[in-house]
Amino acid sequence: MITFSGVTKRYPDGTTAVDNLDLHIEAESFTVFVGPSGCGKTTSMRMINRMISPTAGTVSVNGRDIASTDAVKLRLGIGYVIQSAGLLPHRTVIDNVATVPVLRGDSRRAARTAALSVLERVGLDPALAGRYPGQLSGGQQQRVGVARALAADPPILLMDEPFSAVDPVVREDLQAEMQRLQAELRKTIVFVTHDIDEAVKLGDRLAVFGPGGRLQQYDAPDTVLSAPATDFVAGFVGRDRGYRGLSFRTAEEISLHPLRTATERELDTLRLDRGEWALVVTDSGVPRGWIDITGVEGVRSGRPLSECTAAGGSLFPPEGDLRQALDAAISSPSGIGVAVDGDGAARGGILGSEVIEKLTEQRAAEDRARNKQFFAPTSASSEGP
Ligand SMILES: Nc1ncnc2c1ncn2[C@@H]1O[C@H](COP(=O)(O)OP(=O)(O)OP(=O)(O)O)[C@@H](O)[C@H]1O
Repeated sequence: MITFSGVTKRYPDGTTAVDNLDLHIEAESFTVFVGPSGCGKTTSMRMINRMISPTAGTVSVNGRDIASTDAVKLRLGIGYVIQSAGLLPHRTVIDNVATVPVLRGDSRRAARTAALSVLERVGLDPALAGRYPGQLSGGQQQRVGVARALAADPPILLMDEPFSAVDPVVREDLQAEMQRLQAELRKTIVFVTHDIDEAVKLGDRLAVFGPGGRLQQYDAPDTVLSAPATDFVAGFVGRDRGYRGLSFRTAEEISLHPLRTATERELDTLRLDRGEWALVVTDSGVPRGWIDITGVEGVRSGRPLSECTAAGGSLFPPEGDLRQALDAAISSPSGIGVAVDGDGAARGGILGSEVIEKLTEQRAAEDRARNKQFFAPTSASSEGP
């Protein structure tokens, strides 16, 4: 259904985001692009609806090279869901969902009827149809985002980290809803996530991406877990699955590093070297996104801040669990997970490797306590040299 043949994407600054990708996605399958931040998952996905065009190679849908397909027509057949739901704030829920059917030429009335039925399908109370997006919870907004993508009944659905901004309980509900919907609708779904658990739960097939935008493995989830094709895949899946205890351990003992932060005003004087990142914050310290030197130069040349920051990087509460802390670090373009207090202000940062160290320490202490019961006491202190 969707085929990448020798696809490479190189950005003008020389970054190779995707390197020689060959991949065939079957119709009606649920394919998950998974891997750490910055390994080309989003770029690959956006080449399917021509939001990004390849530097080399071809992407075809139903056997046709999409470079020679009309982009507007192509996108009418492809629903697209993003992390922040991307709803139009000044339109009601029902009008947000009716947008695509109207664009396709349906009458307003028919589009609204279709919108109501798809809202119900994604588990939203029809009583919410007249509200504005700002009057909904994050989880409800995501459901509206999914409903909007499905409203024109496209055969293909692209979903870019759609659930990563909602809390873990709501996230599980949304995942379950997605599984139910897919059993009913049988769309061809491509889903991007950095979370191997989410990938394993939802995917029929996982495409694991690694550094330099290289595809490392494309297999069923259990094969990826039991027979990782490369050391990179083994490390990536092992990091999460080997450490099942992550969700049960508190992040409270982690000592946070001070973050390099800057408000939008301070970007004028901010100095960054290549490869370094700063967290852009509001005056009250709430994160707005990560920025590197290319982004800083963009802002200075007058581009809007939102176009110059990388939004990736989920946040975690300092009193949360190690799993949330690790998740935040893995999904962050800088590799740093950000702890935020109850008001949403950044309190400090942590690296993924430090979360693992903390886990190992806690485990070792527990093992020592337990082993005392089984091992004979050592008499080393009473023996001479
Ligand atoms: N417009 C751009 N110009 C230059 N480099 C870019 C651009 N967009 C993305 N990149 C770079 O391309 C690489 C792949 O980015 P991409 O967003 O596809 O990765 P990803 O795996 O989806 O990561 P994330 O989960 O953080 O979104 C990264 O190194 C990124 O910094």
